[in-house]
Amino acid sequence: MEAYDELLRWAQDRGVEIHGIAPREIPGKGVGMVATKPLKANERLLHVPTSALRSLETIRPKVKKALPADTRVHALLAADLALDKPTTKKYAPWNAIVPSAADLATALPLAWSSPVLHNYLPPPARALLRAQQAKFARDWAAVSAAFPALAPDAFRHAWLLTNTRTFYHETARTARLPHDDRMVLQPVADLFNHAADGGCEVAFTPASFAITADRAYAEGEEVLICYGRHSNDFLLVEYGFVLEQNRWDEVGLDEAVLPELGEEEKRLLEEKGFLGGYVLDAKAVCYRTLVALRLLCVPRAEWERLVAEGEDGGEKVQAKVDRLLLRILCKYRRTVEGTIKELEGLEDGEPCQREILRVRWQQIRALIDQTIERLEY
Ligand SMILES: C[S@@+](CC[C@H](N)C(=O)[O-])C[C@H]1O[C@@H](n2cnc3c(N)ncnc32)[C@H](O)[C@@H]1O
Repeated sequence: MEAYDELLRWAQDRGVEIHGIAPREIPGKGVGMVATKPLKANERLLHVPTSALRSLETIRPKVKKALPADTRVHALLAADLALDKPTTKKYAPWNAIVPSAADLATALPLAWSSPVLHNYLPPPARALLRAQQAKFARDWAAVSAAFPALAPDAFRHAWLLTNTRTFYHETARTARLPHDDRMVLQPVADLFNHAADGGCEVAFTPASFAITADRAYAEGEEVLICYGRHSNDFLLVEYGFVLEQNRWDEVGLDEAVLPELGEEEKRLLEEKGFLGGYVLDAKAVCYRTLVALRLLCVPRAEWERLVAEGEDGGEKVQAKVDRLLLRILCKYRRTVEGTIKELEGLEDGEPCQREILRVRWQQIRALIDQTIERLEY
């Protein structure tokens, strides 16, 4: 962990304050932050002055000037990172500890060498990946036009580092940017891993960032923050991992529900703003799914009234909807089961990539099973 000691010294020289925590290897998560002494709730663990952030303000002028004015901050940060020459590396201690290009290419679907595996991502993850690919292609087009000698893999590495290690930060200047482009890199704060539940408080002002203990921690316990209320499909595409327990997890149901709808039903749902985006979580199916299924259970005029008045139609309609949902879920479960079987026989990609997909589909199956059990009860 010598490189990490060097990173902490370098950060402290730049005004970063670190109390009672230190980086340690965490099985299955790379490195994370661990309490080095018993910590009390509300104890300040990390304080990072804005001057120690890597942001729009720190991008070298020659990088900024070479790129079009509307280039996204994500692309600017990535270009600045990728063009950082070994001899002039201001950020050498940070560069020494971040995941390698090979590590990121293994973990993150965008960089998986076998596109066959992309077909095995659950549909919501596939949609997220398509959006990510479009952003990456746009950023790379701008950067490669300005810096033709830059290797695509070097840019992709820097782009993925930026994607997985930035924090939201709003200043007078970034407030003018689109919400998801108000990003900064925080060497040291980027060592905290993610928790779906709880996690330390992360607060910022234009002058600094602070991370504060949300509760007491025992010495040696990992200290986490929450990256956001993300489903496992989101975590997989954006960060390259899935959580075993994730209260924000959900299963996309478009693949199960849309084939049940005729063209006229789809048109009606589209007209009312309820076509697609159907999900199931650990507790229930979403309101959008119920609206779509009600259309298959009641006459059209009655359905229109229910939608207009935000009503559920009472117990009788609910019982019909439940029966229909049960049939749809049992059918979709067989599709999920088939996907898991196919994955088990597949040889494309790397074993760990096939494994994370298999685990993800098993989680989906478990959430579907929970609902089936509830509906059958
Ligand atoms: C901001 S970095 C956190 C530090 C990182 N673990 C490291 O070794 O540098 C985010 C990355 O950490 C890993 N990570 C974060 N939280 C995790 C978790 N709960 N389980 C597994 N991996 C996690 C993922 O690889 C993610 O892309």
